[in-house]
Amino acid sequence: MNLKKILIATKNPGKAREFRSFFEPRGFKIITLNDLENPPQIIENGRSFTENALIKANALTKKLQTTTLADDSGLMVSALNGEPGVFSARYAADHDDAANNQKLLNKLVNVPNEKRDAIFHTTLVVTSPNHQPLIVEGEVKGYILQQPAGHDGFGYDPLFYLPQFYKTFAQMSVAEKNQVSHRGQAIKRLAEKFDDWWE
Ligand SMILES: O=P(O)(O)OP(=O)(O)OP(=O)(O)OC[C@H]1O[C@@H](n2cnc3c(O)ncnc32)[C@H](O)[C@@H]1O
Ligand SMILES: [Mg+2]
Repeated sequence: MNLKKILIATKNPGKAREFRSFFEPRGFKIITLNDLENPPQIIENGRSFTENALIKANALTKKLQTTTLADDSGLMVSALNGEPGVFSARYAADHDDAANNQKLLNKLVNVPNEKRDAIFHTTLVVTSPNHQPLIVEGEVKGYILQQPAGHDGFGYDPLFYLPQFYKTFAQMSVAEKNQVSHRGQAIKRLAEKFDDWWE
């Protein structure tokens, strides 16, 4: 993590924005796979969020011999027995947010509001050439709306509603989302544990 620079094994600009919002005010610079000239090809074929996050972080640590942070996240809908889970990025079609959201709405078409509860999960993994991986998690409970609301955020944000805020994630600023989200909670845990792990 090179004191002031954090390399994140993600291609997702929405995630990068949330990491920047937390770390840049604390004096860190965020670099992602999109900033590398020859990023490694990473196949996320793990069976769990942790396996996938380890695959992503290890790919960069191996290639560049450097400390790397990876994020693997997903939505688990109770009425669908935890779907889409680790398949969240390719539920209907690979990284097609509109199609993935529409598939979710179609699957829940007859499910009443009170049974549309879901959990958003993030696992963060930090790897480095000479440490055991540091693994933290964050989760938040919400409800899947019957139609999208809001234009900020990414992925499933327009459908993920938090009753205590009367808003979806797509109706929150990045800072607001980080206060409550799965990723925000995981980042806070990481920040608490990082110094001890690094020693
Ligand atoms: O390069 P990486 O980091 O793997 O980026 P990704 O978009 O492929 O991310 P994941 O593998 O973790 O897959 C998670 C899926 O869930 C979506 N997702 C993750 N975090 C989200 C969040 O905070 N809000 C809404 N959707 C989210 C995301 O768009 C993906 O479709
Ligand atoms: Mg991915």
